[in-house]
Amino acid sequence: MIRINVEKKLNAYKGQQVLQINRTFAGGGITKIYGPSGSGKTTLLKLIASLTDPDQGEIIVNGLPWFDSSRKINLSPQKRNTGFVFQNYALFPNMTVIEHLQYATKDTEWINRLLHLGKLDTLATHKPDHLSGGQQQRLAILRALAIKPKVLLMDEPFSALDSKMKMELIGELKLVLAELGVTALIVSHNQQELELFEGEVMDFEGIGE
Ligand SMILES: Nc1ncnc2c1ncn2[C@@H]1O[C@H](COP(=O)(O)OP(=O)(O)OP(=O)(O)O)[C@@H](O)[C@H]1O
Repeated sequence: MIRINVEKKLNAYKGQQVLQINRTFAGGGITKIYGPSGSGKTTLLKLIASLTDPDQGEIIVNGLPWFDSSRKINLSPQKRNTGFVFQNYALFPNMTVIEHLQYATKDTEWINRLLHLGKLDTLATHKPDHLSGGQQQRLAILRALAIKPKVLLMDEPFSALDSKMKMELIGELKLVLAELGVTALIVSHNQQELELFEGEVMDFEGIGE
């Protein structure tokens, strides 16, 4: 379970605004997060992963404080060990597909399963600039799963995939998420895209643009 109750000042188009988030996400479940552009959805994921810090408040995950401004607790991204799928993929240009996964885990059986899941087995020795946008996006998803995270944060993870690939991938992904008992937060502009996932819906209001 993720309990988040934080405040963070953001520099929005209209000027400085305070993003307030007070929400509990069920453990081992999927939450689909929809909301307007610029409302702070990416920031919510980054706050959980410790890629940005709240100004104040607390983030408790499975009973453990990850962030608590009153007790000056702030676990590093490494200690939180979340899987993160970035909107722009954030792949390593000099690493091949398989090296991205080997960087995250030594478990070759798991790596092979992921390559198969993402239909990248035959592209294992390719670097990102030799992959299509959809293949890069699948690699970003596989890399996030490679560490077998307990918390998976996905920012528009299917935006570059055609509908057939999306359906197949989501089918496989659901099995893996259930197997790992992951608590997953998935941000998307497109509600239809996430219909195949059963889970709670969060209509993210955040800040206005
Ligand atoms: N570290 C930061 N410090 C201050 N302001 C920030 C920071 N990161 C983002 N912002 C601002 O916060 C607002 C929300 O950004 P964010 O990327 O979280 O929105 P979003 O809902 O994910 O948008 P989109 O759907 O367009 O990706 C934007 O106006 C952005 O400029």
